[in-house]
Amino acid sequence: MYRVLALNNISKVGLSRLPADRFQTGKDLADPDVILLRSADLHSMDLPASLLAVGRAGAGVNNIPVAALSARGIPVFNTPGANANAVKELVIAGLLLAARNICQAWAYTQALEGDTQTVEHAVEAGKKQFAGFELPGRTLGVVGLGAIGRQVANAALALGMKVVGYDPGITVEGAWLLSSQVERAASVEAVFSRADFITFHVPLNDHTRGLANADTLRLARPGLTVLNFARAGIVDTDAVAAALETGQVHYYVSDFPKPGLIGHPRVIALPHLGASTAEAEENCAVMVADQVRDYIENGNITNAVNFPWVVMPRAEGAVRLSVVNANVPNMVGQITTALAEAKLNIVDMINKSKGELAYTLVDVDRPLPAELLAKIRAIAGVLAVRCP
Ligand SMILES: NC(=O)C1=CN([C@@H]2O[C@H](COP(=O)(O)OP(=O)(O)OC[C@H]3O[C@@H](n4cnc5c(N)ncnc54)[C@H](O)[C@@H]3O)[C@@H](O)[C@H]2O)C=CC1
Ligand SMILES: O=C(O)CCC(=O)C(=O)O
Repeated sequence: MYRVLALNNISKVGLSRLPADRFQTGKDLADPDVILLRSADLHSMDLPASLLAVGRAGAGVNNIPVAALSARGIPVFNTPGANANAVKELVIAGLLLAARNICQAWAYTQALEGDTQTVEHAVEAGKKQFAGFELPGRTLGVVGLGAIGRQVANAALALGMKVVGYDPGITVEGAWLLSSQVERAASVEAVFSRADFITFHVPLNDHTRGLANADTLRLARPGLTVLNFARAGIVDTDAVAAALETGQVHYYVSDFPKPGLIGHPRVIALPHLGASTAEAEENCAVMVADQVRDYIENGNITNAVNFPWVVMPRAEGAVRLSVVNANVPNMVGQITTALAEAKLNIVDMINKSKGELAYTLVDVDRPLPAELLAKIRAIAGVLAVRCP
């Protein structure tokens, strides 16, 4: 029985993909084989020795110590694109909330008191302070054109906006899914200099931390609206606070509120709601559960941020060996030599690498004796060995 610790609310539909006769799931399990999570902070947790896999029901993995898990040969799965539509919808809502001063106007109306005539009078007298502007013809800058960014870009074009995008790592598949009307910028600075609105859809890392800062905000047209549905650290909020005061920034719309900005009339702060729809939660949970199950039961790797994509159909009647090792020369040679010396015949095999890790699946004609597994485990550079 595999033990699956769910650290956050993972949709039941997803958890039901793990058959109860083989997977025990719970929020308080000791010695888990698998940890499933959403935004829980794994950096602050002791990682149990029993751990075989981590599954993030979502996109961002900045809450997970990926390097430490890689060093132990543990894959970290995520669910690319599974919540992208949900985030896109909230970003589009953010554009409209800001352009039409909807939050301020709503607060004004909610505070109205008196009889019908008094309220009607206050409605007509007060509305001019909330007059906004329309989106067609305005320019949206999109930094990061992955699963979310490209959906936002395409939707903004459909609303009549001009879109300029920047993503040095855009994939060929991603580029095909992006409208050809999106203009390509050569740098983040170039996006700032063109944008009336700028939205970030990048992972948080050392290259993206503080992308919106005093210097880049200064490049923008006065009255810029900044949308941050990526991560708090992408935006320097002190710089945004200062730019809100000068009018350089008109609105800041963020899924990651910071104390200094909450309550500001031109800050729309949401409690990390981007992926909080029934559909996105279910999509993410189903995808991550299927990926983790295939890894646990077959050793196959789909959508692991730190492992190569490795899927091999099981050879009939064969026994499977999976080996995670450092991506250095002669590892496959040493593994296959050990199998040959034990007189095991290889039926099928696949080996792929990603960054500093390599991963090998081998189907052999007979069960591997414990001493052979120990011998493979002892090869310098081997990080994890299993017979899934
Ligand atoms: N508010 C929320 O609830 C949610 C927030 N997110 C955040 O949004 C981020 C993006 O999510 P997805 O679009 O699904 O990920 P993705 O991996 O599909 O796309 C990220 C894109 O950013 C690009 N990128 C990386 N560094 C860049 C840089 N320095 N400049 C420009 N582009 C760069 C990559 O090449 C990639 O195309 C996640 O990492 C997460 O932090 C994701 C889902 C929900
Ligand atoms: O699970 C959530 O609600 C957060 C989603 C998110 O931030 C992500 O997928 O990166």
